[in-house]
Amino acid sequence: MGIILGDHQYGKAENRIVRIVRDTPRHEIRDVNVSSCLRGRFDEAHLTGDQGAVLPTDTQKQTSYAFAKTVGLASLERYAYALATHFVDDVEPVDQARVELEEFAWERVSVGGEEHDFSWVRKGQEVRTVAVTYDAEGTWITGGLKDLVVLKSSGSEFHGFLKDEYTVLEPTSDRIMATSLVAKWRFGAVDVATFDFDAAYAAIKTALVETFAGFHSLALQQTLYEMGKAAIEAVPELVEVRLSAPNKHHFTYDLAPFGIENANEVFHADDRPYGLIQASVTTDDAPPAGPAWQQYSGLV
Ligand SMILES: O=c1[nH]c(=O)c2[nH]c(=O)[nH]c2[nH]1
Repeated sequence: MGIILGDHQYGKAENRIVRIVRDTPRHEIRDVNVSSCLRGRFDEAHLTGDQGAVLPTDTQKQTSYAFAKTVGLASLERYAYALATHFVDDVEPVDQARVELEEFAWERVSVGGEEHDFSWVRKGQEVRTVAVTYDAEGTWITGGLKDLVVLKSSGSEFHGFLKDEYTVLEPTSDRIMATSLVAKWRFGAVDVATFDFDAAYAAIKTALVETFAGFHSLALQQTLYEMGKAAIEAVPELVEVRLSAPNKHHFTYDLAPFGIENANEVFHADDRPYGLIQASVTTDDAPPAGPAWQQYSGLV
């Protein structure tokens, strides 16, 4: 029996970088969690302990902070692309680099109806995600969001499902639907230098949320398909959307023992277990995903 080294990758995970742009009295903030990872000719580091090809993870960290100043974080995707191309093009043993980001959004404080120049409140909603993978073959850019908690108190049904001897679930034509959405999307050919990724993000989020609200659902599965389809229709540069949605069950609480009617007004919000529904939607001419979904930090 022979034993061989398998896939390997390494980098610095979770550099917490806050970039302030303070060229004018009105500052701008970008608050991110950056992970970089290198893939390439690092066999010797594992097999013999020779670290001659290994650019330290500490160097990757220093580069992430340096690029936050020199490249800036005005565009998350362009920052990630600059880092990834630097590692591949300038560091000899590196064949492929992946840079992953989470963004924590801030909202300006309002003082007497006026937006403050340099104070913010953390936005409580979703975390935006970005991943750029680069090698000699090309560039793969994915975006996403997670922890987007949405709930609708009507417009959701679930019935007509398959039954066997263990099925006790009652069909319903009016239930709460709630989830903490994780969405990831893959861009096709876009010009990294000029494409407006922030506008695309806003349009995709709007499409997802408006479809969740507006689409009369017969199942979370159907809602996910409609949401993915709406996102691609809103931003035609997308070639794939992947959605993961825990079905945050809300059970009508039984008030009958107290002689009180409960017409879908009082619910028990259950914690676990939860149905976990996942679906992807692609265009029929989507190019191969390549390494686009090959994760590093597990956060993106
Ligand atoms: O939207 C749903 N999809 C399911 O597959 C399912 N299964 C279940 O018990 N409730 C639900 N709801």
